[in-house]
Amino acid sequence: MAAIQASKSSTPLLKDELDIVIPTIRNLDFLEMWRPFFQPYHLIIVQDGDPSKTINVPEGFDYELYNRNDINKILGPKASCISFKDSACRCFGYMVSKKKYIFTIDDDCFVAKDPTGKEINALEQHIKNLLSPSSPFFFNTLYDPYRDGADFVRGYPFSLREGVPTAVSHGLWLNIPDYDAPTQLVKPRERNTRYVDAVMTIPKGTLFPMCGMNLGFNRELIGPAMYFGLMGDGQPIGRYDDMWAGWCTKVICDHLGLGIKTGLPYIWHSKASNPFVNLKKEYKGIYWQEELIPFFQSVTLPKDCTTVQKCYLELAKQVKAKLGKVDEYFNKLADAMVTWIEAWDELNPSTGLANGSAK
Ligand SMILES: O=c1ccn([C@@H]2O[C@H](COP(=O)(O)OP(=O)(O)O[C@H]3O[C@@H](CO)[C@H](O)[C@H]3O)[C@@H](O)[C@H]2O)c(=O)[nH]1
Ligand SMILES: [Mn+2]
Repeated sequence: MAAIQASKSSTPLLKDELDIVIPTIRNLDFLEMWRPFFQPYHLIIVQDGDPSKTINVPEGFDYELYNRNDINKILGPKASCISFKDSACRCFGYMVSKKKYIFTIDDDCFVAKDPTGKEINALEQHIKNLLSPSSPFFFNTLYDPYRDGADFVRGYPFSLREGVPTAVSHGLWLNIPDYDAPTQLVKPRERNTRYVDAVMTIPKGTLFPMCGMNLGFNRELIGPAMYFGLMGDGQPIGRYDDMWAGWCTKVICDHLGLGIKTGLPYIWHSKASNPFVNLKKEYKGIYWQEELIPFFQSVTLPKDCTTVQKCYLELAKQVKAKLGKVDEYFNKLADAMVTWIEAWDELNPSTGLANGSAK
């Protein structure tokens, strides 16, 4: 907990241990609003779309920027696993980062206010979530027991109160909620105005729809599982990038005994993307997921899968064996999952180490 105390000192928490990854096909004007919170941190900007377009980064930020030409140059043929014309490209930023933690945010997400009107430092809350344990094996009805002013409730086994390392912190959104196209079409004016002051661990054995808009994770614990799949240009599906990563990540976290939290912090999601465009991107996913979810619910990983990479390669094998019959796309995706791990290990040779033990 000492690390969390550091927030009272002048040095921002994890200043040199965290990268902020931003996918963009638009502009980075939103950074002005985040400047007080983001300026001390290093940014990794993944520029999608036309590489000849210049993306201006506001003055005063420390950053590296990669466009499609850079990705192709760095990965060579393995660049085929990085999506083009889809926010899924952001996972390239996870791969090239050298830091222990990642926070990723969309360029239409702004600083939200809590019910008292105070601006929310979403990054600081993600860091608190990541630096405190998770409790996936037994649900604490008073939510996050490690939070000031809360604890484990009566009946919570003491043998489980140490918790497990937190791999992922999943934040939420005020204003435009992350709805799928059909929901957006029937509820075009719905806005999320409900601020729920809670952080919860997602129980072991339960999947969840991970949104990439406001997401933090421990790259050393789970980074290689955060592949955002083959989406966008040339692919039959889009807007399932973060979902795919979340399902793979959750089954691997369950296997390795790692935790995933959801809830605070909120960001203000400013722009609703076009529901008709979104429907075209996601419609196959809407019926495929009725087969994908039972697949992920039934995944078991062998005990000798003791690193994220080994788990992920085993998962890729099972995707090919069991989902290839759903659509040829999943054979391609399974191959891309292997390419992703090969590329990850090429750029991060030292992280082939065990990430925790199978539970
Ligand atoms: O081709 C593209 C499109 C967008 N981006 C960048 O990605 C993020 C998200 O874009 P946008 O805000 O337009 O899309 P949303 O529908 O709100 O995104 C949510 O749905 C998921 C889609 O997969 C996504 O993970 C969620 O955040 C922005 O930064 C765009 O600039 C892109 O890089 N390439
Ligand atoms: Mn958006």
